[in-house]
Amino acid sequence: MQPEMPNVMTVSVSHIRHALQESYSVQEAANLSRIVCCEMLGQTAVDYYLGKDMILSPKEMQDLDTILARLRNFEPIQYVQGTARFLERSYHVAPGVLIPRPETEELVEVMLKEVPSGARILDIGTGSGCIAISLSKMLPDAKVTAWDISDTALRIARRNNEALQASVCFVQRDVLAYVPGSGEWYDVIVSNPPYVTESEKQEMERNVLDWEPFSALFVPDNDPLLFYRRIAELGKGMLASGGRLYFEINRAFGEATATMLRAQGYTNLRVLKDISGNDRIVIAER
Ligand SMILES: C[S@@+](CC[C@H](N)C(=O)[O-])C[C@H]1O[C@@H](n2cnc3c(N)ncnc32)[C@H](O)[C@@H]1O
Repeated sequence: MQPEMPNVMTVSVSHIRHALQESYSVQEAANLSRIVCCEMLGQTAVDYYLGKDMILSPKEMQDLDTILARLRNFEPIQYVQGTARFLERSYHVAPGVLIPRPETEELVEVMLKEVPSGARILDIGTGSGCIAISLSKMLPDAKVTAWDISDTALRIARRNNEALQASVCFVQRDVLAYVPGSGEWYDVIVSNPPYVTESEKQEMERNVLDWEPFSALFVPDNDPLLFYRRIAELGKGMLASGGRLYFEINRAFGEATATMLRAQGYTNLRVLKDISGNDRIVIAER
C-alpha cells in the first residue's frame, strides 16, 4: 500500500491533452502536452509515453492551470516556458522579443563557415541576441556589437549575454535614423530585420500575430526592402574593404534584394535557399 500523501492531486496526461485540443489540432496538442509534462512538470519521457498519471502539489496544480490557460489563449509555448533553443543554447524570451527561428540558425551556420574568428561584427536588430551571442561564443576572437531599437529586446539580449557568458556589446539604436560617426568599422554586418509585409498578415498563425512584437516583424507593403536598403547604405560607410553583409530575407524578395545591393555597388552577390527550398539568405561583398 502506498503511504498517504496529503495535499497532492493526480493528473492524467490525457486530461492535459484534451484541455489543449479545445484550441489546437490533435498533433499540436500532443506535442504541447509532452512539453508541459516532461519539460515543465518534470515527468519522465518513459512515464509520459506510458500514460502514467502525475502526482502534483497544490502549487504545481496551480502552475498547470496557468500554463493551460496561457496556451489556450494561443501564447507561444516559448513565452510560457520563458526559453527558446537556438543552436544548442537556451535563450530567455518573453513577450516583446521575437522568438528565434530555425531559418536564423541556418544564417548563423553559413556565417560560421565563412567569417574569420577575429572579425568585427555588427548585428542589426538583435532581438533576443541569438545571432550576436552565437557568433560571440563560436568565434571567440570576434568583436561583436549589436543594435536594437527596442528597450525590451535589449534588456532580454543583455540578460542572455550574461547568462551565456558571451561578450557582445549592446547599443540602443534606430538603424533607420542613425548617422554613422567616423572610425566605426566592421568586417561583417548581419541582420534579420523586420521583413514580413503587411499583406502577409492574413497568412500568419494566431500565436505569432497575437503575441510577437509587430515592430520586429512587419514592413510596409510599398517598401519591403526598407531595412536592407538602409543597412546597405550604412555598410558603404561602415564596412571595411572586402567586408560582407549577411541578410536573412523574406523568401519573396531574394532577387529584388540582390538587385538593390548590386545597384548600390556591392559585388559577389549570393542568394541562398533555406532547408525548405525558399530564398532566405543574401550575402554581398563591399
Ligand atoms: C525579425 S526581429 C530579429 C530578432 C533577432 N535578430 C532574431 O533573429 O531572432 C527584428 C528586430 O529588429 C528590431 N528593429 C525593428 N526596427 C528597428 C530599427 N529601426 N532599428 C533597430 N532595430 C530595429 C526589432 O526590435 C527586432 O528585435
